[in-house]
Amino acid sequence: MNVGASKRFRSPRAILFDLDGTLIDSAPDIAAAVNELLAGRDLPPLKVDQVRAMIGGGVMKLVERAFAASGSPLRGGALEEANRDMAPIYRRHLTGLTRLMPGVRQVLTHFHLNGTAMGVVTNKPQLATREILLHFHLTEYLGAIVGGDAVTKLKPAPDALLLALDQLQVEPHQALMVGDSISDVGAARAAGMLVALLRGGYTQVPVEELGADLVCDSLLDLPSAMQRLQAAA
Ligand SMILES: O=C(O)COP(=O)(O)O
Ligand SMILES: [Mg+2]
Repeated sequence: MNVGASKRFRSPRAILFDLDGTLIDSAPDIAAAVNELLAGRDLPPLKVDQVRAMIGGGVMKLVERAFAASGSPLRGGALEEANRDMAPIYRRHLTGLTRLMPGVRQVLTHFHLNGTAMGVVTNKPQLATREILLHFHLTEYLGAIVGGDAVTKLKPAPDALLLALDQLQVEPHQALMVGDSISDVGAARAAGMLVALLRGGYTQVPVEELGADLVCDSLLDLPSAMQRLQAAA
């Protein structure tokens, strides 16, 4: 990282968090929904580990990847129909098996107390996102919640990040994106934001190889890692 970027870590005015694989471990619920969708078409279930690797590109991508992995790839109208069928199924699997990632409440409280504005920016649909965040009592920390259907282009496009920053009234160069995948890095770069990635999320490519400004073992390490960068700047 260059010195300019280190200095910008000194006190980001806002932090935007990705959801799946960053704040929550939702793969078991998403796999349950995918398997219900596949079962409805007489297709065999996928393993949670397989489904975990399909998360991060939005629901349509997930459905496309799931049918391809089950040996019955879908395209065009058939894919759109399966995507439509997925919506009510997914709404029944939002929180039953989903857990917060380690340290979420502690770290959000830390940033809340030091006056950092926070938002969530995810490729998951808006209503599902809000319901999950309400379930875990996280909405009180968040000044912006932007789901994939709130904008025309999903991450790695910058649209959702810029909308969230607009709602928080913070400029991109004063803000940090925290995520788990290549979509988060691409979106942050396109928005002009710094980006930190967490290990242990949903990514096919090791996070060290994605060109983030900072890589942490978990969310719990983020505040101290940011302080170390500030000290070095
Ligand atoms: O792909 C999704 O639906 C959501 O994934 P994200 O929260 O990591 O953006
Ligand atoms: Mg993610």
